[in-house]
Amino acid sequence: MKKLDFSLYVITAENYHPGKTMEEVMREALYGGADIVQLRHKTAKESELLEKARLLRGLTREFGVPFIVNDYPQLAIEADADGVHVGQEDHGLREARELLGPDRIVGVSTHSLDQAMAAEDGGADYIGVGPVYPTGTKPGRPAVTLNYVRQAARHVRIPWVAIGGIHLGNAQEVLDAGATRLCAVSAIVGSEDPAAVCRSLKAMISSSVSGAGEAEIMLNGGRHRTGSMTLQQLVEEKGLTGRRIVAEADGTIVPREEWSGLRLRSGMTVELVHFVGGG
Ligand SMILES: Cc1ncc(COP(=O)(O)OP(=O)(O)O)c(N)n1
Ligand SMILES: Cc1ncsc1CCOP(=O)(O)O
Ligand SMILES: [Mg+2]
Repeated sequence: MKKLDFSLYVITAENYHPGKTMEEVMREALYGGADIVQLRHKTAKESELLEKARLLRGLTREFGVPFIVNDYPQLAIEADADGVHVGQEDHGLREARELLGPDRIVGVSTHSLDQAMAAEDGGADYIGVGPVYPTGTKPGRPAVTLNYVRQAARHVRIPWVAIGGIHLGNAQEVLDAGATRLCAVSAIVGSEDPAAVCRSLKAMISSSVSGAGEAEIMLNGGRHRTGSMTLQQLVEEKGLTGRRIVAEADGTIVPREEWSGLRLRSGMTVELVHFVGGG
């Protein structure tokens, strides 16, 4: 399975749910709409990890969602996972790709736009963008802030997911900064009701991201409901294809080659200025 169509990424963290098993909690998250799952356990022995990976492999198959193993490409293969997630360690992406081949998913953590571009060029299937906020799940890792989320929204062309310190109270501002996929760990697996948190996050994502329905944007100073998913589609919708146009999104001019990668979302301000005549 290499199809990557997800909006809510959930990662295991057993320390956040003492008294409940990993299977129980992840099953609840899947009921709530988690649409990709990662096994992350920084201290387990490989034999223990493999057992957990096999369990999650079975569970994610029941729900038809991709299953990713953190850090261990070889173990991902042994557990028949859909892919692996690697960090910024030297050669991590290249080695993972060599081991997993073209058909499995390789995800990469990034903390800056330069790293994102390198991961894209290196053949990553998706990237993590974060930690957006400081988080106890990854202590000591500086927050990249919403600035990097905004940059990712403008420039990253492969699927990317915002991660780090995201919960129901701040998810909307991450979406408003341009994220269309969220990953939350403690907010979901540490909650009394993981399914309910997942449902709420999914609802926030789908009402914010055009494509799940319609987006309401400000277009040339007026409210405009649109089914267009990207700036390119909006230009087409307005019958401006092939015209000399300057497009601006949220106050910044967007080069033409980025129009098809720029996702529209509710609340966005768009200006489409077209030049009339030959001058
Ligand atoms: C989806 C996703 N994004 C980022 C990470 C973090 O990976 P990494 O930087 O390698 O840190 P560890 O998780 O290995 O501690 C991730 N696991 N998943
Ligand atoms: C693994 C990882 N990588 C960047 S932030 C993070 C942890 C995210 O966890 P939480 O959602 O609990 O902040
Ligand atoms: Mg790692």
